[in-house]
Amino acid sequence: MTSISESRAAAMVMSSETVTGAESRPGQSPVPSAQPAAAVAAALRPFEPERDTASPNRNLTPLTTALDGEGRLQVGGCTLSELARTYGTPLYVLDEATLRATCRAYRQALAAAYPGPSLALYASKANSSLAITAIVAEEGLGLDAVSAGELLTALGGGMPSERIVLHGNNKSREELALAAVQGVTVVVDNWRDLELLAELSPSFEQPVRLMLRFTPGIECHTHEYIRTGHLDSKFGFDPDQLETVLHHLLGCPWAQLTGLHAHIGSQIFELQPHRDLAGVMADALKLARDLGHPVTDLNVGGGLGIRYVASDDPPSIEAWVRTVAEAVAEACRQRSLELPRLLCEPGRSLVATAGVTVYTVGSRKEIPGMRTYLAVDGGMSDNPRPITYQSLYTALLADRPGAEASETVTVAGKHCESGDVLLRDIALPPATSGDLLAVFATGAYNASMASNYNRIPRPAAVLVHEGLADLVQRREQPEDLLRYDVLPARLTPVA
Ligand SMILES: Cc1ncc(COP(=O)(O)O)c(C=O)c1O
Ligand SMILES: N[C@@H](CCCC[NH3+])C(=O)O
Repeated sequence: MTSISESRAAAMVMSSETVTGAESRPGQSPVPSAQPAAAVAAALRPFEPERDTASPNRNLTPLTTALDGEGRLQVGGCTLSELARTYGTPLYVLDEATLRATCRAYRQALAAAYPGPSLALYASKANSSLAITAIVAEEGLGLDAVSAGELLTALGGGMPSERIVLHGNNKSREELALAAVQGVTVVVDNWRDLELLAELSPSFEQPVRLMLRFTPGIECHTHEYIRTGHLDSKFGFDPDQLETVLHHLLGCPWAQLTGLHAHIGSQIFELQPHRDLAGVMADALKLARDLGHPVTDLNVGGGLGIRYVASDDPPSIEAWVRTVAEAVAEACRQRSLELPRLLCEPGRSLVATAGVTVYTVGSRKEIPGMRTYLAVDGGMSDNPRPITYQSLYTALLADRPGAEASETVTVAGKHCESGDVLLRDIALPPATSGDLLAVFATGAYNASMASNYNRIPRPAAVLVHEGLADLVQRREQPEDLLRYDVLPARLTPVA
């Protein structure tokens, strides 16, 4: 867990910063335009020992995190408690500057480290929305979708179809038809994909672009639920089948094999597995080209980890990209292969740190000699990661980040589930009903994995930038949850 006493010290320094006001809109605070960046960075240092503006994934908080004139937490120039007042809680807050900075970090690192063409594709499973798509598209990235829903969101958000790939280990006929009609590249995961595509092929106006996904047989250290590169995985062709599939595709005139894909897992801090992957993929590339497939793309997946708690120390985007790029270039050189276009698919490292969730504290239960529970107005339905992967998070009181963190509390959600705990045994200032809690690094795999467990509506999401806040996802209402229920006439209560 983060040392809150350290963050408190930082907060105290930051609260003395002067905040000069530009115009404000309802629910927003003045833009802290005169806040000296160096002073803020210095003030944050104890909280974020290695604050890294070039690689947001190495920080706990969004790049624009600051304190307003009253010592309250601000992100994107907006005071979190003001946002909570305007939009309610739980509230997902997404910092545009941090998201754009990560997009640029990937692009710049690829351009600097890889001698051939390259493209980073945003793995939209991390957080799929029209607004995020629009930003990512504008920043020149592509996108990885895994369902018709993510694909439609990508297209609706303005992502050019030639920069989209469709993944999935059990794609439906409809999903494949949509991809083909839209000119999206299909990442073939298994024989069923090929059967369905062959059935659909008479309707294709031109050959559909395909990538072939295989399991590279590479293990990495991350939670077993988010490992995908090992042989016992549901994703992709077994490497032993690769040659057979490649032969098969030579007889499919409706298909144009453009690339190969592998992904080893998520929230990975090691670089060596990515280095090893390059060799395995270069072998596959050689095999494909030797068989006559003019494969141009090598897609190495995503997986770079982020800092959730102070003790996490992930590699920078630059280091990850350089490792991958150099390993691919070297593996190709050793095999005398012309350089492919290098694709990667970052999800978490692109969007997680940009996100903060704001909750309102409700009930408080003190069990003498045991534990104090603070319950918030969300929980496992808006952030299922702690209950699913025992993930750790960092939190501060939104309006009193500088107060003395004199209590150890466990932050629980409001669901009927004992395991619905968001943060266990964290140090916080004494908090009571009505206080606002900001949980950091929730931009990835929170909104996108949210559920309606206990029929709790999903939170709203706002995009913040330079003092402006835009609603990008409306809050679900309890009535919305009844929209798909059907009460058969024979069960309808008689009035
Ligand atoms: C195929 C594929 N690509 C990309 C990603 C994104 O991974 P991450 O969010 O760890 O960057 C995933 C998720 O693990 C994935 O399954
Ligand atoms: N959902 C996982 C990551 C899985 C990535 C998709 N293959 C998480 O929250 O960490």
